[in-house]
Amino acid sequence: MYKILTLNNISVKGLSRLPREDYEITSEASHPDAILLRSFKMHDMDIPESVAAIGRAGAGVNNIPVDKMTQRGVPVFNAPGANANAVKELVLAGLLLASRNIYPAMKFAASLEGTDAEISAAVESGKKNYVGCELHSKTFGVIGLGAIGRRVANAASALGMKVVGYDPQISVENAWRLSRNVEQAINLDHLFSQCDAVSVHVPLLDVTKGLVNKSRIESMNDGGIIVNLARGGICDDDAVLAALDSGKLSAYVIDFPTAQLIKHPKVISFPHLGASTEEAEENCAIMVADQVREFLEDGTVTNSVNFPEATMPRGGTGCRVTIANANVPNMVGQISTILANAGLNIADLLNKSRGDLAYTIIDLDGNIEEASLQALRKIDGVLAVRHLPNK
Ligand SMILES: NC(=O)c1ccc[n+]([C@@H]2O[C@H](COP(=O)([O-])OP(=O)(O)OC[C@H]3O[C@@H](n4cnc5c(N)ncnc54)[C@H](O)[C@@H]3O)[C@@H](O)[C@H]2O)c1
Ligand SMILES: O=C(O)CC[C@@H](O)C(=O)O
Repeated sequence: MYKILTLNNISVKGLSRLPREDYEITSEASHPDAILLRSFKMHDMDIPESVAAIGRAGAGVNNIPVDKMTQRGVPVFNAPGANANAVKELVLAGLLLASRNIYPAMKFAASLEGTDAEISAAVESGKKNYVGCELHSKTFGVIGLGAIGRRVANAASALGMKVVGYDPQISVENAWRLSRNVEQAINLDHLFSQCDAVSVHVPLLDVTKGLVNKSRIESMNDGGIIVNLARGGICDDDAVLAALDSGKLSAYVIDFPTAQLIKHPKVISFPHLGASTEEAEENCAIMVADQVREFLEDGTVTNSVNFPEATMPRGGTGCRVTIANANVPNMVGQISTILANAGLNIADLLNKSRGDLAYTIIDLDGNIEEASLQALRKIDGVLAVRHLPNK
């Protein structure tokens, strides 16, 4: 029986991919085999040694100590693209809310009192305070053209915006799927200097902290809009607030409100709602539950942020052993020597690496004894060894 610890609400459709006869799913397990979570901040958590995998039902993994897990030989999985359409739609909503003053206008309309004739008169005289501007023909910068950014760029282009994108590490797949109307900015300064609105879609990393800063905002067209549904910290909030006060910016759309931001009348705050659609929650949960299950049962690695992709059909007449280790010479040699000394024949072997980490899947003709597993664990540089009996 595998124990799965959940740290957030995970869609039932995802959890149903883990059959109850083999999986116990609980929010309180003390020795879980795997953890499933969304935005729970794991950095200060004492992660049990029993944990063999972590599944993030979403895109961003800044709430997970990925490096620490890599050093323990534990893969962290996420759900790339599974919530991208939901975020794209909220970005468009944010742009429209900002450009058409929809929220204050709605508050005004809701505040009206009197007869129908009086309300109608107040509407016609009050609406001049909420005149907006159209998105069509405005220049829109999209930073990060990954699963979300490229969808946002394409959708904005379809609305008639002139779209400028920046992503020096764009994947081939996202480049293929990007509208040919999206122009490429040479660098971030080049992007900001031509834009009426900018939306960020990059992960929160040391290099992306404060990416939207004072000088870049100052170079934008007057009355600009910043949209940040990526992560708090990517924009320098002090610089954004100063620009809202001066009129340089007209609105800041943010999915990560802070005490400072929510007080400002030109800040449009959402409660981390980007991925909160039934569809996105289900997509993420299904994707990550399948990936964690395949890893627990077969050692297969799909969509890990710290492990190489690794898939090998089951072979051999015995069990499967998986080994995560430092990516240094002679590891496979030492592993096969231990198996040979135990009289075990290797039926199939897959060895993949990613940066400093290597991962090996070995199918054996025969079953491995605990003593040999211990010998594998003692090899200098081995981080994790798992024994997966034949199904
Ligand atoms: N508000 C929400 O609910 C919500 C939901 C999903 C994702 N997110 C956030 O959005 C981020 C992006 O999600 P995604 O699914 O598009 O991820 P993704 O990995 O598909 O795309 C990220 C893109 O950013 C690019 N990038 C990285 N550093 C960059 C830099 N310095 N300059 C320009 N481009 C850079 C990458 O090359 C990649 O193409 C996530 O990391 C997460 O923080 C928020
Ligand atoms: O789980 C959520 O609701 C948010 C997920 C989002 O922040 C992500 O990075 O995918």
